[in-house]
Amino acid sequence: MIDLGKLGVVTWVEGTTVRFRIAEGARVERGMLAKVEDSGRRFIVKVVDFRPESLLSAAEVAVISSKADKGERVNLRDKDLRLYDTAIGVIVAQIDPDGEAHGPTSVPSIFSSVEFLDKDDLEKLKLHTGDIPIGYIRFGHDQVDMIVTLDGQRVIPHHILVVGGTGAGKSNFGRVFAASILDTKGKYSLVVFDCESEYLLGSRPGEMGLAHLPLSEEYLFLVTGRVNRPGRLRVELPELGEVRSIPAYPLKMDVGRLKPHDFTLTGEFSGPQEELLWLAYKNFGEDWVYSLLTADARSIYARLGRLTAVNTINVTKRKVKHLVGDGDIFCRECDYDLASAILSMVAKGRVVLIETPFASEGEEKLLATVIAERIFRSYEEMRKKLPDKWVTLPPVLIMVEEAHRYLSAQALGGKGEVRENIFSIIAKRGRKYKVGGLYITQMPSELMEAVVRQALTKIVLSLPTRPDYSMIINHSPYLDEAESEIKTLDRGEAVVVSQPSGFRFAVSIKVFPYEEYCSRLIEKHRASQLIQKPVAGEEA
Ligand SMILES: Nc1ncnc2c1ncn2[C@@H]1O[C@H](COP(=O)(O)OP(=O)(O)OP(=O)(O)O)[C@@H](O)[C@H]1O
Repeated sequence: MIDLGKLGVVTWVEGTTVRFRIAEGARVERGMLAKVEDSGRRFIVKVVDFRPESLLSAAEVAVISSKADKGERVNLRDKDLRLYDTAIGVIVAQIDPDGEAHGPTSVPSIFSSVEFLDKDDLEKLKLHTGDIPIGYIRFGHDQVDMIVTLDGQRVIPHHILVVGGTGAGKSNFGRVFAASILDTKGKYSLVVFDCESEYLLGSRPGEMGLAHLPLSEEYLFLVTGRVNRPGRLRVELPELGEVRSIPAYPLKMDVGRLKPHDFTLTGEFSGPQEELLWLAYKNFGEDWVYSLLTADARSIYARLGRLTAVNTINVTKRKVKHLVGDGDIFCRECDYDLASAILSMVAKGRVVLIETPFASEGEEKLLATVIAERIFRSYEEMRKKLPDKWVTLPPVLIMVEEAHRYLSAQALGGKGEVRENIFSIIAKRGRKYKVGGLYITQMPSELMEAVVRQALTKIVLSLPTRPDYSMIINHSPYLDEAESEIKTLDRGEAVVVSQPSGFRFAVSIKVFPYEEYCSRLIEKHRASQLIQKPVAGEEA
């Protein structure tokens, strides 16, 4: 928690950089916020680094360090005048006497006093006024009792990028974010592809998932191999002594419902291969995928009027087989219209959780493409043809884990022909239609620069490697000074930039640990139920 008191004295100001001498005994942490008061103006300063100030000669340093090494007592004359610590900070905001916070337009005088930031000042920065809570403000490694939120309406269409090394807390963030969206009760939609099956119940015994939230009975839509027909899945939660009944749909999609663009938008096919897909679709009717897969290349060649090279047919068959898999998900004559079912739930503001623990890489890619394409196209058409109806649709965010698999230069065709896929299209054009991407990756250096730039909200968890953090720093505002902090983040700690949420600087946060956050939401729900239910004996 914040101690009230003095942190130091300003010794230098240049541009928006402030250097201050750290007061004796004061604890200053990288990433913490402090305030400098000067002539009625209040400057908010974010500490980004440290530098010792030494007026000792080289000979004095040699003598003193040698003594210290031998464990001898070191008595330094006028120590506080000749050797002290300074902190380097960036002025991130200025609060006028009327209490309004804005970007800095002036600087504090030298020798102004630097002090702890109290809760009142923190509130003026309006980091807590959005509707999607994600964590607490953090000073160094200490969390402060003040929540940080994103503004969903503006953040979602402008995409979110979540980056972090192995074990940095990406999945925990994903669950927290999904829980916050669920808690908006239909204001926004989110589509999650969960290849590890860790969102519904957590990944280990003792963890919690979305099923633990009572609102999951109404606002979660589960697509899963755990059910055989559309209905509800009964989930027992012994740790809560409760049972949930969650809307569920089988993880099945009739292959006859697929169209050539479902394949081409995976970005896997060359121009001639795309032409073949369309030709097959026109000639073979609803059974076109099955015909492509089962007929031999020579007979397809003949049936398609010898318009496509046999080699192209063979390669295309192989790629289609890779994407469609062995029929577990993309089944023949099973009549499941998964994409339509999901679209109708997205239009109602649901969190759609698609569990794919046993899907192959190809099946996962095709499934994600079909669903993202259907949502994007439907939102786009709605905006163009029925704008009054489009206005009522909830903004939707499509979560893509391992985003570098879809959005790297390599995935988009390498140095040759650019092959757009549905996610690169959403990254470029989704904003207009309220369709955003939530891109999660541990390898941001692989992403296309444009994708990093266009994601206006970034959650930067611990990222140890230089190419990765450089990519983020180079393409985001406010992160120029954040390198040292990003390198020293612990798990669950993050630096957040979000212009759409009104943040004017890189905010240091501690993401809620999911289990703690989930328990809080459960308590909140129980309390709201108690208020709604009349007490026994009272008139309804
Ligand atoms: N905000 C947090 N507070 C406390 N613990 C956390 C937080 N975030 C993550 N952890 C813990 O850190 C560990 C790794 O978290 P998580 O699985 O979310 O990381 P990840 O980045 O998704 O890892 P991977 O790259 O292996 O998928 C987990 O044990 C989790 O409980």
